Formats: sequence, C-alpha cells, structure tokens
Amino acid sequence: MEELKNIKVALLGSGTVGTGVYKLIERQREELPHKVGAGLTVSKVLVRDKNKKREGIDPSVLTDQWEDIITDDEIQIVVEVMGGIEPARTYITEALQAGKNVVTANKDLMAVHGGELLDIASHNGCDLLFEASVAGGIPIIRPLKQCLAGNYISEAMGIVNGTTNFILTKMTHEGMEFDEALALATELGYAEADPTADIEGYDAGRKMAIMASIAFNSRVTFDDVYTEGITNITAKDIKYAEAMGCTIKLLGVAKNTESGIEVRVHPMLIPSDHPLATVNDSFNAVFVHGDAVDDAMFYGRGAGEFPTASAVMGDIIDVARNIQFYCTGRIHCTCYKDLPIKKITEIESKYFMRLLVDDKPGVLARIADTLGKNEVSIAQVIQKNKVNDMAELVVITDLVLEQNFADALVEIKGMEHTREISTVIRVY
Ligand SMILES: NC(=O)C1=CN([C@@H]2O[C@H](COP(=O)(O)OP(=O)(O)OC[C@H]3O[C@@H](n4cnc5c(N)ncnc54)[C@H](OP(=O)(O)O)[C@@H]3O)[C@@H](O)[C@H]2O)C=CC1
Ligand SMILES: N[C@@H](CC=O)C(=O)O
Repeated sequence: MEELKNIKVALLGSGTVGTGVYKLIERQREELPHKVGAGLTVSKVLVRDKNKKREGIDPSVLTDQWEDIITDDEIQIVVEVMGGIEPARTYITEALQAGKNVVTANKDLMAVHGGELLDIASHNGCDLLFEASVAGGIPIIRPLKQCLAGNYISEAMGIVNGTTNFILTKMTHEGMEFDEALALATELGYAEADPTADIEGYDAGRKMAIMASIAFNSRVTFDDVYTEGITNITAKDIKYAEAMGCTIKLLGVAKNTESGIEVRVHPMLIPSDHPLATVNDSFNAVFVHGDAVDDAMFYGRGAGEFPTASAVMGDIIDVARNIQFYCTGRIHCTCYKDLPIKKITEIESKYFMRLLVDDKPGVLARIADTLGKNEVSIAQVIQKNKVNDMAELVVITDLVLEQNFADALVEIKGMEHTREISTVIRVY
C-alpha cells in the first residue's frame, strides 16, 4: 500500500487565530487524509516570544527565527496569522518566491499590498488564499471569486467588524458602557492587537477594500475607502434611534455605479425590522447583489478563535488539495478593470443630526434656512429636550449630496446660537 503523503505547514503567529488553526489541524487529524488525500502537520510555529506559555501547542515546534521556516524545503504551506504590514509582507513575499503556498488572515496587508502579492504568487505558481481576511468565519471571498463569478456585481454591503458590532449590541441591549464592551471584545479575542483599527472603522474599511476589489474586478485599496468609526456614538443617540424605530450599526457599503465605485464605512441608523438590525454580537452579515443571482446574504461569526480558524483551515485544505493535484497558482488576481473611485463628497446620504442650540425664537428657522441654502432638504425635525438653558434639536434630512451637507454643517457650527453639534449619523 502506498504511504500517505504528509504536507508540512508552518504557522507565523500563535495568538488567537494561530492557536485556533493549530487546534483545528489536530482536531481534524483523522479526517484530513480523506478530505485532502494527505495528512497535514504543523512542523514550525513562528512567534516573538518562545517562552510565553501556549496552551495546546507542542513547544518543540516553536521558533523565533524566520530563517528556520524559509530555509526548510519540506514546508509547503505558510500560514501568516501575525497581523500588520511588516514583517508579514516580507515573509509572505519570500515564502512565495521560495515556491511555498501562503494562507493569510491579514486584511491590513491584503487591503494595501494584495495586488502586488497576488502577482508574486502567480509568477511563482503558488496559491495565496485569504478567506479569513474578510468577515472572519463567513465564506465571502471564495463565493465572490468563484461561485458568483458569472455575475456582474453591483453592490456588496453589510456588517464586517465583529468588535464594533459586539460593542453596539452591548450598548443597545444591555446599556453597557463603551469601554466595558470594548474590554470584553478584547478578552474574547475579537479585537485587533490595536483596537483603534476596529473602533475607528479602519478594520472594516480594509475588509471593504478587499471585498470591493473582488466584487467589482477593479483594485480598491484602503486609502480609497472613506471611514468613520463608532467612538462618537452615545447612549443618547441609541435612545433617539430606538424612538425612531431604528438601530445603529457600523456598515460597510460598496457600490459599482455608472459614475464609479463608492466604498465607505460609517455608522448608520437602520430600521429595526431590517435584517441587518438583527445581526448582533460578533456576528457579521454581507449582502451581495448580482445581475444573475439577484440578492444573496452571508451570515456568521465575524471574529474569534475558531470562526476565524475555520476560514483559514478551509484555505489550507484547498491549498493541500491543489498540491495533491499539482495545480497550485491557478487562482489569479481578478482585478482586470481600472474603474474610477468616487470621493465621499460625491455620494448622496440621508442624515440624522443632533445639536444643542440657544433656546431662543428664530434659531430653528435660521438652521432650516442654512440647510436650505445649501440644498439640504429637511425630512423631519424633532425638538426633543430642554438641556439646561438650551434646546436639543434633532434634524433628519432627505437624501442630499455629502458635500452640500458638509458645507451646511460648517455654517451651522459657526452660527452664534449653536452651542454644540453633538452627533451626525447617516440614515439608511
Ligand atoms: N482575532 C480575530 O478574530 C481575527 C483576526 N484576523 C487577523 O488574523 C491575524 C492574527 O490575529 P490574532 O490572532 O487575533 O492576533 P494576536 O495578536 O492574538 O496574535 C499574533 C501572533 O503573531 C505573533 N507575532 C506578531 N508579530 C510577530 C513577529 N514580528 N514575529 C513573530 N511573531 C509575531 C505573536 O507572537 P507572540 O505570541 O510571541 O506575541 C502572536 O502569536 C491578524 O492579521 C488579524 O487581523 C482575521 C480575522 C479575525
Ligand atoms: N477585529 C476584527 C477581527 C476579525 O476580522 C473584528 O472585530 O471583526
């Protein structure tokens, strides 16, 4: 009987995701020969600190030297789960140039250098797969690249960051403070090494750049994405949203329009009966519209040890199958168009604006006049509370050009009776 082949894998990183991948390979040990036609063994794990206690990981495979991996000809798959741009970019480049296949969960890197790395992979006949880089455990990259490849995709939008969705859920349903919810998300392994990336919308922006590039077959990098986070959202905004029958979510929106691609991430008030309003905790959801498939929705855990490891593991198994059939490097970069990308100021949105003004006759009229002069039409005004000697106003606009709203906002801010623009949130 022919001896079963054993494919050697190196992990770069054994934090939340790396540990999950290591454990899944162990858990699947008996199944893998049937699924892949070969066994998989993690023969090396690169870390910064070899002396750190790592539960479930065989200490003999740990190394803090990249050279141990890049010079090991038996390693055929390198799994990058360290995060950040450098040294991840250099290690992935060197691995591909050495003929090793790469799986990565690194959205920071793929959102900026994805095109260049995919070209290096193609040039060297290697696989470079990155399913876990968007929406954690949800299959979305493979569906876009493969299952939906027969479509002209016009829209991909949804909730693509687990940490912020967890925080907003806790603030909305349990009245938890922002900082407490963020600490819990970090403890659960959802947040990035620097959680600023989550709460300021950068992580979601990176995922939208990757997803838009694949959906629209045209390269979009992180710099092209307008991002706003959730740090300005207060318990009061959540209450106002509830009173309006809405929920606040951090949404990523990518559209392929006749005048160019729009890609943005910002908080949004969405009707509480909208399917995205019921996506809670670390769950993510992505809607895709294609000319043939019509609407499709993808839902699942967007972060965390095993959900993310599940996506990485799917890629590893795919690569291992390709190795078995001598067909690595068959999935190329699919950005063959060069579509223009619209600026945020060229996009139309509806707005919710909460502000504090002097409680004097004529103030509301002046604000309405300023909005009108800037072609911002008002859909609704709620004069809610008296706060000390001031009036708190909430204005909802119709669909307006972002530039016009921004101009009106500058004028309103400068008006003598405006005390504070408390919050500005877009409305679905
Ligand atoms: N956590 C999640 O839910 C998700 C994460 N991702 C992505 O997966 C990647 C990993 O995330 P996560 O596991 O949470 O991160 P962690 O911070 O938990 O783990 C990072 C690991 O990488 C190692 N590492 C970092 N820099 C170096 C370096 N220069 N040399 C050697 N080893 C290094 C660390 O070593 P040491 O242990 O010694 O410090 C650690 O083991 C990131 O790209 C992240 O964006 C993607 C989807 C979901
Ligand atoms: N920090 C990210 C992890 C997965 O990508 C998130 O919270 O979604």
